[in-house]
Amino acid sequence: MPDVLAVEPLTTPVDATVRPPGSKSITNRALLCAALAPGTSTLTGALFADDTRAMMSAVAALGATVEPDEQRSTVVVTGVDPRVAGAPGSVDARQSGTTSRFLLPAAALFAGRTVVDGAEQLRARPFGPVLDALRQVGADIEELGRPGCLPAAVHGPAHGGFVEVSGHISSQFLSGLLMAGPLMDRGLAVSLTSPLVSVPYVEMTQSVMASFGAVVNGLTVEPGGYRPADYAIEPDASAASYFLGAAAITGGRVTVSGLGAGSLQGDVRFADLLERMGASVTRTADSLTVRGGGRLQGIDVDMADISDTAQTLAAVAVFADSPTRVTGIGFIRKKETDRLAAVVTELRRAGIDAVEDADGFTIHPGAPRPTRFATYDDHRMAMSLSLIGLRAPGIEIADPGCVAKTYPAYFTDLATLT
Ligand SMILES: O=C(O)C1=C[C@@H](OP(=O)(O)O)[C@@H](O)[C@H](O)C1
Ligand SMILES: C=C(OP(=O)(O)O)C(=O)O
Repeated sequence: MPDVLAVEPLTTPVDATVRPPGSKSITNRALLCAALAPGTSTLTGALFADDTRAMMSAVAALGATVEPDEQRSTVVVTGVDPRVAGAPGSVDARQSGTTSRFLLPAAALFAGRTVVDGAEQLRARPFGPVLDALRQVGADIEELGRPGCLPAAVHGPAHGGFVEVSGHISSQFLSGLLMAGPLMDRGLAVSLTSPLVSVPYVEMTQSVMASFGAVVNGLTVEPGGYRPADYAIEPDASAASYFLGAAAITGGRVTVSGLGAGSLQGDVRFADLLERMGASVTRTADSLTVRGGGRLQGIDVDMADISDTAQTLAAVAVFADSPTRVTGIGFIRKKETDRLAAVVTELRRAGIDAVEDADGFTIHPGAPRPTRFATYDDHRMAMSLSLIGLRAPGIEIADPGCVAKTYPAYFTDLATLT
């Protein structure tokens, strides 16, 4: 990957059918549930990217056998029983929020000490709520770096029972606890101490757990473990948002195959926002199509449920004919970077009137000038800002390789749009 990538504007509206790689979120849940199920599970349609490789290595460290076949997007996992296996020792979650927040509770199932760490970027993100929750269910925790941060050592086994955790910083703490619940002697009953963000991801957690035989009712998990399963993973809906956004801003058509009406991913609702802006959307059992063409109007929207698509919406909003205001997403300041500051800084660099709010941003439409966008080692900065280059000349993306976190082939796939 070059240090800087120039995006060529499209000369005709996009007209394409795409199938993005597998969902990062579903892949990492399925890998963990399979790793905790006795027997062999086969995951098809899996994502191969830095975040899911982090999870594959992590569950291998837990003692599961992981046989990846990238050509076939398949992973065969043979699970481990934490009640008889030794503690993993150490886990490197790299830059992956899901791997780290899901692994801490899983590591707490093992008798012994596991150190969970990650890249500098991950060490800057919050972990306090899950560390405190694990103490409540019987694990010993050592915070080895800054308080509430990685690296942290977990000593299990955690026995479960009643646990309180906050919901307003990240839903991943709750998802991680729920997924460890079936292996805790007492199961788990979770109570939220603050409003939950990213709600659809918790529903996804409950669904994947149930597919691997766990009994979960709301935030209560029965003891009883997992069963192995053959599990098909949907394409990634957050990744799809870039292609759907491209249809909207070029007045063209994009169909995403494999993302149907029954999708487990909240981010499919990004299409609803494009519809509110004026695009037309067709939903079938197995696909999602967006057609642009008419005028695109700005919208006022709370994106707390689907915040991974907020930067995509910011890029689309540049080409609307009235301002777009996004609220409810103050928590995305603690993702790969401060995403509110980053997206506003970069749009302003291109001459767009963008304003940062405490819990969101406002984008006023405009004509972007030729700009080299900085990407803050945030895959979603790179992918979303590239959309601007499909319409405006002279757009360059610095450090395009950062897309490897969730979508290594993104720029190759973007180049296939006609
Ligand atoms: O559970 C998950 O798979 C995810 C939950 C979301 O995080 P938060 O709950 O921290 O918002 C999302 O941003 C992330 O990309 C994946
Ligand atoms: C926030 C993200 O990832 P994670 O929290 O899993 O690192 C993302 O993919 O946008």
